[in-house]
Amino acid sequence: MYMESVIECKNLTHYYGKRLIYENLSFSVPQGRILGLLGKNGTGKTTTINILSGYLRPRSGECLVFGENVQTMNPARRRDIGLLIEGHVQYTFMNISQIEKFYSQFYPKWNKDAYYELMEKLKVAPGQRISRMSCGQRSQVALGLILAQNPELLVLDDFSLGLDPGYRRLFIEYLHEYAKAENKTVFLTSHIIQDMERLIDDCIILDYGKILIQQPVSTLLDNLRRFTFTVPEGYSWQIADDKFYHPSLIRNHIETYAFLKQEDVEQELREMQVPYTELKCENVNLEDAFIGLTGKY
Ligand SMILES: Nc1ncnc2c1ncn2[C@@H]1O[C@H](COP(=O)(O)OP(=O)(O)OP(=O)(O)O)[C@@H](O)[C@H]1O
Repeated sequence: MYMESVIECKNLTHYYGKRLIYENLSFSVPQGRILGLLGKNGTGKTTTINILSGYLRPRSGECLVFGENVQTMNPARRRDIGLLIEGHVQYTFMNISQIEKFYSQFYPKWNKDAYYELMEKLKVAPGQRISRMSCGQRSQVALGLILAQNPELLVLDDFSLGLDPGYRRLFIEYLHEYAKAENKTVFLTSHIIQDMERLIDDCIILDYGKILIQQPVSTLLDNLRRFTFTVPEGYSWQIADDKFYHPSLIRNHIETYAFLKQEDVEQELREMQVPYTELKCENVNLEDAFIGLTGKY
């Protein structure tokens, strides 16, 4: 059985035309885990989601879902993948109950209650067409339909698009409870990293062309720290050391991130003969970690 990894991508390389997006990307997602794919604009998150949904064929490498190649997966098995592409709902001429009835025919494990529980929280009249709903309300309908589909794997691209903070929080709590209680596997992207921090077990941080890091969020936050220190006016820090991520100098203050303890940083600075004072070490949240590892721009 496939049970170890629900998703397994091996050596994915993708180009659009001649433009390389990434090379030899490999990762796996174990059953029951919630994994967030984080990356700046244009690093290839949607591309990865399209590959692992079977919509896009990578230039090379393969992607297995439930142990089967997604490109050749049979449609009955594909029903176990719940896919949300940027809050998109089709058939917007239908209302909430019409669309529920429509989709229920395609999915044998359909769970109408999961859908209506979420819909009850939407402030819309039962007969209102989806085309007349706000963008955030439509996203909620799309999310509700995916929960009702009751798939083993949920793939959510930019799931928070258009949702206000209240609905986002509601959805995150709802999804977290649901995924853990039902042992679902979730692969998602969002630019709202505070949401990710509340929801995900593991993260992949994608940089242009490659994966920077894949690890449990708790491991990342236990080990990555922000360091700030003061240097003499006019001092310029040339570091030839890849232990320090994105050092930035503003006036005479340096800020950098490293997977090191304070004493190790002190030793590194002494070895590099940096005339530092006022070294400060801080723990970070996921947003700081993301910015620290990928840089501010
Ligand atoms: N169909 C396409 N043809 C050509 N280039 C494309 C196509 N789709 C995406 N790209 C390019 O590939 C790169 C990765 O795009 P992708 O949409 O996967 O990024 P993303 O990480 O999801 O970005 P964002 O955070 O902005 O949603 C971008 O530079 C984009 O311009």
